[in-house]
Amino acid sequence: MAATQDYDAAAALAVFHESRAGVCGLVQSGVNAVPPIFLAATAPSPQSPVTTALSIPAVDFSLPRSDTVALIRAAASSCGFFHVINHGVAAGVVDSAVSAVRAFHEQPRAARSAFYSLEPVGAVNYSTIPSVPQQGAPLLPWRDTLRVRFGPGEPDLSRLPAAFREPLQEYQRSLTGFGKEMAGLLSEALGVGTERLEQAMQVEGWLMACHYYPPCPEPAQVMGSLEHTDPSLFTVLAQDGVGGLQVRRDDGTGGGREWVDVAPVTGALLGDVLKVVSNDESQSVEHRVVIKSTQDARVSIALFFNPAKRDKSDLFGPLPELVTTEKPAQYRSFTVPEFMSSRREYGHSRSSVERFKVRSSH
Ligand SMILES: O=C(O)CCC(=O)C(=O)O
Ligand SMILES: [Fe+2]
Repeated sequence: MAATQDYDAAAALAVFHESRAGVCGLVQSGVNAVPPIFLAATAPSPQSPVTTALSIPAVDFSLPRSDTVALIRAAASSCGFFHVINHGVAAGVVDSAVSAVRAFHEQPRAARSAFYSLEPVGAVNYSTIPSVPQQGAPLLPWRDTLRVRFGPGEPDLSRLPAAFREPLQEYQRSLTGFGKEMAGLLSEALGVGTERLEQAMQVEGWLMACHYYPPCPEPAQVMGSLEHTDPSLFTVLAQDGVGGLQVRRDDGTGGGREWVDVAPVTGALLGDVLKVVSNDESQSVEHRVVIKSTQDARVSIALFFNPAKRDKSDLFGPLPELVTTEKPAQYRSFTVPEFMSSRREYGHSRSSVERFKVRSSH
């Protein structure tokens, strides 16, 4: 019985990917019920209680540097997420990039399907990225993604028509300085000197995930993105006004961790690599995306700032300065390829980084 169900799901999945038109293609073809490959097998209500009482930190980058550092330190140790105020990237540049992403996903299906590939080879590819199989979780998110690799090195983006490529390139270029600034401020927040993270990591492994969350006839039945942490050092997230991102944070009273709706403005998500090198001084934020609308598609752009050092000999672990007798190294060292393959195998939840934890002997 289970085998038959598995077979059916596998066949349905294959048909879906062969359409090369993404979730957007389904919606364009007029589906009015969610196909089973998008449904969770067990039914924990994905949009279950969300509190709006907990606030999300905001960091103003135009404050005196020591104030910005203090705000980042507080946000990093508590939440792992903050809104970014005065990031210095022109609003027009962000808006043009968001519009270009919308235009890519809404172009005629034959044009976008030329980019459809489940293998993230090359610098540009488009697909509905399947979830890592997890018991009870849906096989697919209600989301299509255009992935553009900007570094390390100078990838060839010429396959992408100029109308999409240029606004995305301009946005990425505008964020290069901001990324360096963030790495410096995070370093200072950790008390290890401005250049330390950049020296250790070479934060030039830019990957841009340009997401499109189509409207859904039954939004409460699907997930735009399952709960996960990002593998990056940090991620900058731009989005349109639709909303749907939620982060999990402590309620501050020891009462547990709750999902909090995030206002749709630019934010920074701190990732697992930072959690490891900071020896747990910085938290990686658990987050997910719910679908809010039966009418409006949501667009977001996640720019992951990853280490460019990714050879087999490039080991990452807690920075020695942050390891003390009172706080020994919490993680063993590992390479970026090792970390990525562990995520592919075991999923993207918080536990993927926990696998590298050093177990205390007492
Ligand atoms: O679309 C969003 O708001 C979040 C995307 C995200 O979490 C990711 O790309 O890792
Ligand atoms: Fe994420």
